[in-house]
Parts: sequence; C-alpha cells; structure tokens
Amino acid sequence: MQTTLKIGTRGSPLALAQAHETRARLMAAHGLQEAAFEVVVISTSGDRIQDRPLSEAGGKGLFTKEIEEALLARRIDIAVHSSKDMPTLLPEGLELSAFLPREDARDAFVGKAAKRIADLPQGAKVGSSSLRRQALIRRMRPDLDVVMFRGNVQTRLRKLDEGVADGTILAYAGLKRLGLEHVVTDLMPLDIFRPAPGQGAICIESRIGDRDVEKMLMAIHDVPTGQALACERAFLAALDGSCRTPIAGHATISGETLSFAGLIISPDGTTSHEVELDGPAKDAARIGADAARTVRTKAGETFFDGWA
Ligand SMILES: NCc1[nH]cc(CCC(=O)O)c1CC(=O)O
Repeated sequence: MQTTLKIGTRGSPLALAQAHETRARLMAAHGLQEAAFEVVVISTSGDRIQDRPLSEAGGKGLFTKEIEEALLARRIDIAVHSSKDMPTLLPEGLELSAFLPREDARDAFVGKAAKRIADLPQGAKVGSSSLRRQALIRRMRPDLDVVMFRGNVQTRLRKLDEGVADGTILAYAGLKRLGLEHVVTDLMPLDIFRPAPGQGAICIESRIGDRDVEKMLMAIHDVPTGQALACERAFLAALDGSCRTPIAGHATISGETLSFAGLIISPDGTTSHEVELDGPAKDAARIGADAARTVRTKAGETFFDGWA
C-alpha cells in the first residue's frame, strides 16, 4: 500500500471543514479511499492568542508558522489554509501549489438589532477585529460603536447571542462551509464593502519540488482562482509595508480577462483610495502590482505612516 498523505490544518471547525473538503476533492480526483489520508491538527500561536487583535500580536504569520514548520520537517505533506490568512512571503522552500474553486468572496452581516447595517439604531455596537471591516463599517456608519471581537466563527456568534454586540461581519464563505448561512441577515455588496485579498479561497501549501504531491494537487487546482489570487497577493505584497493599514482587494476572471478592484482606507473610515484595473488573466501578478502602484500614488506615501 501507498503511504498516507498527511494533511496539516488548524483545529478550528472552519479549518477542519476546509481540510476535509480538500481530502474529499483529492479522493474524488484520484479514486482514493479516506484511509489514504491522515488529517493532522496543528495548534498555532494565532489560535492561542485570544486577548488582543492579531495585528498587534504580530500579524498574519501567526496562523501559519507552526504548520509551515511541520511541512518543512516532513511531519505533514500538504497544509490547507484560508488564503486570506496567508502572509505574502512564504518560508524558503514552500509554495502555494493549488487553489480550490473560490467560494463567494463577499462579507456577510449577522444582525441582531437589525437585518442591515443601514438599519441599526444610532450608536449600536458592531463587533469585528478586522481593521478592514472596522474601517468599512465606520465609513458606512460613523456613529456606530465598533467593538473588538475575536475568536473563531462559533465564538463570535455566541458573543452575539450573549448580547456583546448588535451585529457582526463574517466571511460568507466561512459560514457556508460551516453550514451556518442561515445566520446571515444581509450580504455586503462587493463594490462598497470590498473583501480582503484571498477571501473565500482555500489554498494548499507544499514543499517546492515535491513532485508526487504536485501531481496529486494538479487535479484539484482551479486555474481562475489561482489567477485571481496571484493578482490579489501581488497587490497586497506591494502595499504590505504596514499591517496596520486596512487593505481590500478582489479579482474576478471572465474568460481571458481579469478585473481587479482594490482599496486602502484609514482605520477611522474617513479617507479611502480605490483602484480598478483590467487586463489579460495571464498577467495577474503584474496587474496586482500595477494597481498597488496606482493606489499608492493616489494616497501619497504619508497615508501609510499615520497609524503605524
Ligand atoms: N481570519 C479568520 C478567517 N480566515 C478565513 C475566514 C473565512 C473563510 C475564507 O475567507 O475563505 C475567516 C473567518 C472570517 O473572516 O469570517
């Protein structure tokens, strides 16, 4: 018998759902049984730090460090991640080798006091720990009280039930993967509430040059999602200097054409700069980098200094 393929993942319900989806796709693509895989749960610093915003604790790498160490040490063969949580720079020797077909990239509002953000009473509390969501909420409704909200999706929904806030924003994709779409009271339009780069896309990380793994993953890789992500990640990489600057970016593919829309916004929501750029899908990364240059020029360098 072949050796099992070890799939590394975080232990949250969403991470496990994503690992299981990846396993199911690999089983279907290669006619394999569940026994051909082993799901290895790895706890990360991001899972353990619960008392402060991650942007303060050291940013995105917190959800991936221990998993990447396991990949490099060959304790696992592939790692399944939310693309949104992936830093733009990966450790030497690792790459994002496959993307699953993207789920709906929109943010979803889960409201208690009202179904839509626009209908919340003056001064209502909206929970979020994402700088991007906080800024976009403040831009829509400067009167709202944006409160810190951390923990996994279930924890946040429980806090809502306990009355800690009157509403929260979560990724629609994550709620769908958890079978929780029924809690959604409104979907945020893409053009006024732009998603985070990578939102809704599951990616698979592996060791560069691991041919057997690459061959297996090729069968489940979605080319348009890969192109959209190359663009969004190039946009983020070119702006990433400060992880305190809220950044949104979303690319869609139609035939051979990629359309990108990006945004940078001050944390208080009062100042934002937008960019839209189309081009051949094969130039995805170049389009993302060009869009970053455009929005940087519009904003001016000092834009990034104000809230470091
Ligand atoms: N940082 C947590 C995280 N990372 C990815 C998702 C959602 C799933 C996705 O975007 O694919 C979530 C939860 C959320 O934002 O509601």
